[in-house]
Amino acid sequence: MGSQWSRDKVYLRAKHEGFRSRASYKLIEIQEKFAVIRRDDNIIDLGAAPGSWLQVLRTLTDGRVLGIDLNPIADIEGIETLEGDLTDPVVQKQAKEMLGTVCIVVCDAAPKLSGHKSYDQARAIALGEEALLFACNVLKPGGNFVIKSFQGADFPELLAAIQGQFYAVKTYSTKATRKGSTEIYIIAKNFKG
Ligand SMILES: C[S@@+](CC[C@H](N)C(=O)[O-])C[C@H]1O[C@@H](n2cnc3c(N)ncnc32)[C@H](O)[C@@H]1O
Repeated sequence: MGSQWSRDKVYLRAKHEGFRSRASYKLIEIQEKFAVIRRDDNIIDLGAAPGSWLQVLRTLTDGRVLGIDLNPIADIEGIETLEGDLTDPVVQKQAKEMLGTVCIVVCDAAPKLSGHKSYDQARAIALGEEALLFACNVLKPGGNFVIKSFQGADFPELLAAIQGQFYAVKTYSTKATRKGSTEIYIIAKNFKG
């Protein structure tokens, strides 16, 4: 009951502060701890709907910010959006045509859950691998990548793949993550290119 109460409090705080979802606090926390984003960075946000990370990103950089999602994202001033699948090469090409190479890719994408834990975890890792390919395709050398993942059987493989592409990689469970969740963020800095 205690955790339900605190979940509701976080949700209400997000609404009160004008964020579209509680996910906003996860990105704020990651930025405070790891200083991933700099003032002039151009940024691509994968799996960006409904848009609370985009709202936070708009306050963190004066650069261009592009949000991509399967679902439409309601307008946010100063934010560009693309409706499509991050695994689709056409979408990746469009994103590159719009912004060129960028300094930051963030990814909070998650597939729809089926309820079968190991199947869902495998799909989430597969999506993470696709997001890594996307990031490697659009990042400048020295760029940073933040991605949500889920701990489980295939997680070490994804982590190792990211470690192969970036000089500094850490994992972090945010305080805003629900208790008991396997959700974990990978903070990858300094893309080898
Ligand atoms: C947890 S939500 C993201 C919340 C977002 N960070 C925010 O702050 O509003 C996960 C999103 O990933 C998106 N998604 C899942 N698979 C995707 C894919 N293949 N391509 C693009 N978006 C995807 C879903 O549509 C969903 O909107």
